[in-house]
Amino acid sequence: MVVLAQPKIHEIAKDFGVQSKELIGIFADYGIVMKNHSAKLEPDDINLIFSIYMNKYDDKMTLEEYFAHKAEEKKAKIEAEKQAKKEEAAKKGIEFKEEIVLDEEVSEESLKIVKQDNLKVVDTRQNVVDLEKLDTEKIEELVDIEKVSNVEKKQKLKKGNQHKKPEKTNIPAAKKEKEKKETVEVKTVLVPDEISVGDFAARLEVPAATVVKKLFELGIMAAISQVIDFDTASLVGEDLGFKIEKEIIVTEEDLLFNDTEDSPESLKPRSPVVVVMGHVDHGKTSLLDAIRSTNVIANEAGGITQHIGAYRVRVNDKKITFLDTPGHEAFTAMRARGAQVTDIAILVVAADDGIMPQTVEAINHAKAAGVTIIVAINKIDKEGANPDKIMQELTEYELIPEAWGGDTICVPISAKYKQNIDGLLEMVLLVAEMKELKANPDRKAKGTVIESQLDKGRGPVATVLVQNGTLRVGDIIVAGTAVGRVRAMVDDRGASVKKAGPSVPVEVVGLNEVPVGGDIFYAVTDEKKARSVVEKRKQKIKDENTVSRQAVSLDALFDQIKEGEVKDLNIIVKADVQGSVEAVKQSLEKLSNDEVRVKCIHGGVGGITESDVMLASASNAIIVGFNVRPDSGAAASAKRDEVDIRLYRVIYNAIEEIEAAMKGMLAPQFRENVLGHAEVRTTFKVSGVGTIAGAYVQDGKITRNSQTRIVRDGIIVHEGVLSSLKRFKDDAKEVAAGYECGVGIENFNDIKDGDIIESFVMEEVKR
Ligand SMILES: Nc1nc2c(ncn2[C@@H]2O[C@H](COP(=O)(O)OP(=O)(O)OP(=O)(O)O)[C@@H](O)[C@H]2O)c(=O)[nH]1
Repeated sequence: MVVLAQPKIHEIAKDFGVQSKELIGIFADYGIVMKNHSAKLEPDDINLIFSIYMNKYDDKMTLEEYFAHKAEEKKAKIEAEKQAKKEEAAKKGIEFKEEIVLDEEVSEESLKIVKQDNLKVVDTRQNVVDLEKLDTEKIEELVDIEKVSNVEKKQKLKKGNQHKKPEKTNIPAAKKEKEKKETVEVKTVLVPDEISVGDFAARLEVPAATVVKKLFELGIMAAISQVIDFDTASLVGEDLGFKIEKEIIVTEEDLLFNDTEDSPESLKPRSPVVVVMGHVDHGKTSLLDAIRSTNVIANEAGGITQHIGAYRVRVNDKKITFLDTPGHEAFTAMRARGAQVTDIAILVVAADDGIMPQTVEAINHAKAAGVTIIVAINKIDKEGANPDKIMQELTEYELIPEAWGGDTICVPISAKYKQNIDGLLEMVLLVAEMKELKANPDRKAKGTVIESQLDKGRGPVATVLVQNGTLRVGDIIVAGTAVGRVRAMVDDRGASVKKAGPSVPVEVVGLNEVPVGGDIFYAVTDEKKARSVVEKRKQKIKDENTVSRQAVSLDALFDQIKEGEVKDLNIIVKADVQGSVEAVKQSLEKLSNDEVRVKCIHGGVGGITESDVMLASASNAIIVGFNVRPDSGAAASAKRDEVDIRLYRVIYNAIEEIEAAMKGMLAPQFRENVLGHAEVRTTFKVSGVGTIAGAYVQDGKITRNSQTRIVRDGIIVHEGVLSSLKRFKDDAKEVAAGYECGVGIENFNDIKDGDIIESFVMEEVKR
């Protein structure tokens, strides 16, 4: 056995045929810091790497066993090939002999002659000779031998080796491949564009381990649940002796919507689509107004900007499209519906304030969507404005300013006094240029619904952003479950237009119902089919309302891991203090294994808000809360969107529970059932009893014997039981919504106006 006495990273990397950088990256993912490629590895580190690169069938092997096993495998493969050739030769009634085949015209007949003459033969399979290294004369001789007629050949050979036979030669690979295909019946397997390793193995009817190993040999580390693309699958499949063909499933929607890729020649540059985000009062609306008012082109039709949900401005003869709804909520709501609308996010940060909770949210929302962030450091006119401080703070969120060697563009501006707005816009154009944004204007339009409403006079009205193609009056469009012919279009200046190309927002009239913001729209040619598709969509929605959606939930997590549905477990962490947010983030991310990567996409201090739920819904994330509660809006939308919110008081419990879920061992558990909430309207001290709260029951009921927690601004300040519950002077067992009550809380006198009293019981969860 080879003893690996503290090997270095680069040594192990070499053994696995990967780069040291890759291993360092893996360790970093697990929170292990490896300084450089010569860092020494502990046995546990090696085990970690080993278990990542091996699939679960093999994880009981040691490193030495694995390499020995690989060598065996290679040997066996060569043997099997040799055996197959032998059998093949036997079938044809010839001896297992040399294969000096440099021309396709060599017939079986000629081989037979060779056999009759009982020539000395050379097995060429074991040693491959580089043809280029053989001298050309020799090759020509060889070719001659094979090309001459059988009789001639016989004679020549009988003459006694006028042409000295070469020791070895190789068979051209393609020829070998062809022969193999001709003789062995190749099974054809259909594979879609993307398939998980496990599913692929099932289709090939081979153990998943075989596929994982083959991938490994090709330098691709993939676990069973990981998805590989068609090209990779066909490479692996063909290596394993299968014929891989693309599986194409054509739905009615596929037939109706033209989603074919554009050829590079058909693509023309398009203007960028930009959203403005940032903390409350940092100046988002002021910035949008400043941009709009300074860049309206006087002679353009209308002149006055209409509010249609988006507008375009011209800068240096180029245009920029701005979404008119500031804030990340609208942006994420759209993303939750599958729409990828924006290219660039301008993050507004007030220079006199700094990075605030919503700034962090905006950063994370933009990052989750893969959108480039440009920072507008606003309010630089104000006394106390400190752009350097902002830039410093940005670095904590992996936004390193360009001035400091990073790649985040930061532009100081004053939205109020319209200072440096042009500078900001130029930066937007610069980023857009680097992104090489393109679309094909010469096809039927596709895009996204930005806003919509029911207009008394005009009926359903939708502002759409054309993202590809050109939308024309008269086109039939499908948007979500709405369908119709475009009767009229109005641009952001209020002018009636006949057509709208890529990145152009227009208001459209003619749909039969109001679509939803974020719906994708297509212009189509076949109205009948369009109506039929819409009917089917409506039916599907009806059906889905009866069968619940497959969202990521902790209870179902293990099944989803097994099915390969979950590769990244996205988590949003909310806690009462920043320290807990960090601690939880780190501990949870450490739970990542080779099947699931735990990724905290957002973390923040404070109660769980609707915006958190929206991000969770858009990113298939679970929300983990520590000593915090969801506000009522968040609770309702989490229920509607089936977002799993997990609330804990102890970090350890969260880690334990998520780890157990990942392993499929979630123990039967008690889950709390919230009975109701009451808001504290007043408090008074009663001597000998303590502080009593006068509260109003907002929803559900408050019961005397249930457990209680006190929530202040979304944060739990106390958990315990009631010492008293009264309606006027009388003790009450419970008080229902709409009534007032007097509440005393055991061992807690710090109750304050505005606190929320939450009444709950623990119930066993049936699995
Ligand atoms: N001094 C100064 N004040 C500004 C500047 N930009 C915005 N303000 C002021 O800051 C306040 C908030 O600006 P808004 O544009 O409403 O901020 P917002 O981010 O859109 O706020 P919400 O819509 O509430 O999220 C207003 O009183 C603005 O006049 C600036 O550059 N300098």
